[in-house]
Amino acid sequence: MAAPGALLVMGVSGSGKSTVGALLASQLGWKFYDADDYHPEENRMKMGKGIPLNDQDRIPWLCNLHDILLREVASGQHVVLACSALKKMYRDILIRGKDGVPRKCGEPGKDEKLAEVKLFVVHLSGSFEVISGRLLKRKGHFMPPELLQSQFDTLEPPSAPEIFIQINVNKTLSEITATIMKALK
Ligand SMILES: Nc1ncnc2c1ncn2[C@@H]1O[C@H](COP(=O)(O)OP(=O)(O)O)[C@@H](O)[C@H]1O
Ligand SMILES: O=C(O)[C@H](O)[C@@H](O)[C@H](O)[C@H](O)COP(=O)(O)O
Repeated sequence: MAAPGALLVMGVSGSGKSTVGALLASQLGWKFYDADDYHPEENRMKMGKGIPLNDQDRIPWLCNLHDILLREVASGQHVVLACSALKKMYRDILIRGKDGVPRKCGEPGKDEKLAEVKLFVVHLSGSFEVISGRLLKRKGHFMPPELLQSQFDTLEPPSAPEIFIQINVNKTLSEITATIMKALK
């Protein structure tokens, strides 16, 4: 396939988004964004206390990420974004902004002619057992493993007409990145 403007690596917490996303971006020579770095302090504190985020918490965060993607893609920059993007609606916001209207989320009415982001989705999927095992071993991260069940409950795996591939997290990192590189050709 022709290279998309942006490649989203999505999945529940601990599925490997940050690890795979960073590796892939360096292999492709694309810019890497980790959506975790863009959570407002309130969201981090909420998750840190073991409370799952809701739509209201996530929408402004996703809008900000949409604006970043649009700006990068409009300037010709290819981007890898690691982001949970658990629901179809969240991925739609990354592509089109909040109301499905191709404009800047924070500035209604401005830049209305901007195109939507062409997004290729990589879903890292795996069993609760494998992923919780990895989260329990991961150190120094604000996301508590207890929130994993709510992530699975919220997850809406991508489906047509979304442009996506799904890869099992049981594969090695090099198998995962090789599969993605092949899909991009
Ligand atoms: N394919 C893989 N095989 C083995 N370990 C992995 C794999 N992908 C990620 N990990 C490990 O699992 C943990 C969670 O990965 P991470 O990238 O932080 O996930 P996420 O960003 O989705 O929360 C990390 O300790 C990482 O090193
Ligand atoms: O939408 C959400 O609930 C959060 O984005 C969540 O899915 C994300 O996973 C956290 O930011 C923790 O970060 P890790 O995914 O790196 O564990």
